[in-house]
Amino acid sequence: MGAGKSTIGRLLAKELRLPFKDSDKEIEQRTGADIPWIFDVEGEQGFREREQAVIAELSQQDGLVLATGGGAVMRAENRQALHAGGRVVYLHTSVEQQIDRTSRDRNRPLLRTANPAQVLRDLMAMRDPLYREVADIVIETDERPPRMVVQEILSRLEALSPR
Ligand SMILES: Nc1ncnc2c1ncn2[C@@H]1O[C@H](COP(=O)(O)OP(=O)(O)O)[C@@H](O)[C@H]1O
Ligand SMILES: O=C(O)C1=C[C@@H](OP(=O)(O)O)[C@@H](O)[C@H](O)C1
Ligand SMILES: [Mg+2]
Repeated sequence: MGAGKSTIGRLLAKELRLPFKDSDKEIEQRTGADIPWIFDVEGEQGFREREQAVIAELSQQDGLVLATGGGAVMRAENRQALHAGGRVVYLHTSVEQQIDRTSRDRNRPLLRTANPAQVLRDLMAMRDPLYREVADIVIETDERPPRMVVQEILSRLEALSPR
């Protein structure tokens, strides 16, 4: 959360002249409800089922940039679908930057707690090894504006040998 997946995914898609999809936005469009509302009504489990279905579908489509939510990596099915579907970029961000970048909006239900910094630290400890497992490329986003991150992704993608 706050790594810049939604922001950078959109910019990257523009550079690559490809369509952009964001699994959170896709879930919101399909349900007509926002993410916090889905968490309230269906619980995190319900949200995760919807997320898995969207990722399974979109990761099979050719020629698009897909941003997932930060928790998608927790399910092995999602990791497999993403790995099989294309190149995976992990936008690495320090917890300090995550705190800063997520402090302004309230649309992340997991951070609507008394101590969001502790939640982000705990999630990072659990998730970082999984992001690294699934990623073809790891990009550092701290102290780098989105446009610079996009340029680095483009050059790192070019340097990858074809699968
Ligand atoms: N590299 C960056 N440097 C500074 N701010 C950023 C960067 N990437 C994203 N942001 C800002 O952080 C906030 C969260 O970004 P977002 O794209 O929603 O992250 P994610 O989808 O990974 O949760 C947004 O306000 C965005 O403008
Ligand atoms: O990390 C997570 O578990 C989540 C991240 C969110 O997306 P972003 O990573 O785009 O903020 C969104 O999918 C949901 O609030 C859960
Ligand atoms: Mg996002």
